[in-house]
Amino acid sequence: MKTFTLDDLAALVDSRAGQPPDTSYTAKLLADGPAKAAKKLGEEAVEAAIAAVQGDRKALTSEAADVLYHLIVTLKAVDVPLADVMAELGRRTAQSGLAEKAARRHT
Ligand SMILES: N=c1c2ncn([C@@H]3O[C@H](COP(=O)(O)OP(=O)(O)OP(=O)(O)O)[C@@H](O)[C@H]3O)c2ncn1[C@@H]1O[C@H](COP(=O)(O)O)[C@@H](O)[C@H]1O
Repeated sequence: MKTFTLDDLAALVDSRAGQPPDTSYTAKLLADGPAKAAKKLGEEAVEAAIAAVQGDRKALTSEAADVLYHLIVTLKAVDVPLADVMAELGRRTAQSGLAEKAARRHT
């Protein structure tokens, strides 16, 4: 089976935009607006963090999937392309996180 990617998920989310809300959970979230998607993202992130602290690997795997799905929906709701996020991550590979943190202290 082909590996499922975040690009695949973003394409799926794109395909649901504008569909009738009673036919798709994604369409319903998008119809409800960015605040609803962002609220769900926050809830799922907290649930993932709790699973991580508890060392519950199975729950963390499931909650992490929820976080990524709701992040992609939130990006769509605010019209931020996933490609822009990936480009930002790509730019950050130019320096280590520690170097970036140290540089921030001097600005
Ligand atoms: N990956 C996901 C995904 N992850 C989580 N969820 C939904 O996110 C919701 C989160 O669970 P909660 O219990 O917190 O939510 P809830 O109480 O049902 O929701 P609210 O009433 O709070 O909004 C559940 O309804 C999950 O089904 C997802 N819904 C859809 N997808 C993907 O999107 C595709 C398209 O789905 P539809 O848009 O429904 O066609 C699916 O085939 C999946 O690939």
